Amino acid sequence: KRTFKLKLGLFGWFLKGFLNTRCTSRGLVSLQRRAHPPMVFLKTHRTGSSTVQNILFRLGERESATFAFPSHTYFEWLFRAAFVDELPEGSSQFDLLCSHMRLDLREVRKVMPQNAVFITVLRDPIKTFESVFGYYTSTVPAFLTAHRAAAIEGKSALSVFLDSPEIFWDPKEPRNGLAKNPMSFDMGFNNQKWNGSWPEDLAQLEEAFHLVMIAEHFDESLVLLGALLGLEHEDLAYLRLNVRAGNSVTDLDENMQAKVRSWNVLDTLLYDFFVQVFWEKASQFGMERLKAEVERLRAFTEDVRRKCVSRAEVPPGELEDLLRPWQTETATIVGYEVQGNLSLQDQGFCIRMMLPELQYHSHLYFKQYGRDMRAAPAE
Ligand SMILES: Nc1ncnc2c1ncn2[C@@H]1O[C@H](COP(=O)(O)OS(=O)(=O)O)[C@@H](OP(=O)(O)O)[C@H]1O
Repeated sequence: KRTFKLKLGLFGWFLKGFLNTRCTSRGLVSLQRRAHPPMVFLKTHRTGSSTVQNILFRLGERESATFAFPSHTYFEWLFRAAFVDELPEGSSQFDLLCSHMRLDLREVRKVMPQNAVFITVLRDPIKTFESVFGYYTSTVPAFLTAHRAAAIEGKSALSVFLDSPEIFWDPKEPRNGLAKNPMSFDMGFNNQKWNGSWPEDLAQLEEAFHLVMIAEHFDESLVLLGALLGLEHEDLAYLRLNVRAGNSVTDLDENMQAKVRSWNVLDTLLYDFFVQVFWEKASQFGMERLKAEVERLRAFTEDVRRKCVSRAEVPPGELEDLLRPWQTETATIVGYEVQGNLSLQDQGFCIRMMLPELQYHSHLYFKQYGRDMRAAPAE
């Protein structure tokens, strides 16, 4: 994914031309002053984070926000302020950081303004792990070894891994970061085993984050996000991005689910804790009000989808380069086809909503720096 990000820079000019339309369907002038506080979105792995990121990319682009782009998002490393490219000329601060990173709060605070709002998203740990395993099978050594063993035995890679994960998992191998408790890993915690600092780490995280979205309550999360940032339904309308095709998903029976849960017990604690925090925030907002807002958001989003999408769940081979999501060796990621009869302005809006992460990132980077992404320093 990293290497592809760099290569994608070559498409910069192409994307610039294609997306040289306004990013709202309301016809707002693109060089609008920012109306929202600076924001950090910790992009966790396989949790629906690309969908949230797309909402923030659109918002930031519309408001001419200055993005903090970590020049290399080696997910095995804790975030460092030095990873972020320099402030572009004419900007006095970064407004948005919404990339994958392994969180180090102190380092993030060196880059982002004091008043930055912190957001992230968590997903049911069983679904997250199944998705992380299926998507990263060939890049996480522990998964790859299990995958090879399973091929010999003619079994499912995930079930072979779950039967005896410790055989495949070398905790000293840095590329195994996502192999156990991947969400805790993204949060910068010790994800390998419980230690005494966990409750304190969790409390610190709760204090730092203004909102931890929950993928299972995605629309409710968006309503709370909208209230936090003063966003309209148009800002929050979305398409589910980075979705695996049905045949790339492994069904887990109860036995396998229990094994996933026990292998990822820290993620379960993390998730359960923030689900509770989420419902506390929801009840402060008002449950009836939340329900009504969710219904309105869903109705609005449905209209936008009808207007923008001519075909959903499109296999990668049938998508043009601009709209084809990044594929991995073991997972097929489906995408969208845009309606054909749209005005130029609506086309700009709709394409942005279905634009995969890497293409959108490349477009924004080029727009901000007038050049392609810099190559990561040699490892
Ligand atoms: N709105 C919403 N609600 C719930 N779930 C959603 C949503 N949008 C995307 N998804 C699912 O999230 C998975 C992709 O997550 P990410 O985009 O975070 O993946 S990545 O780490 O950036 O590759 C991927 O999960 P799997 O399909 O199970 O792999 C998506 O289907």
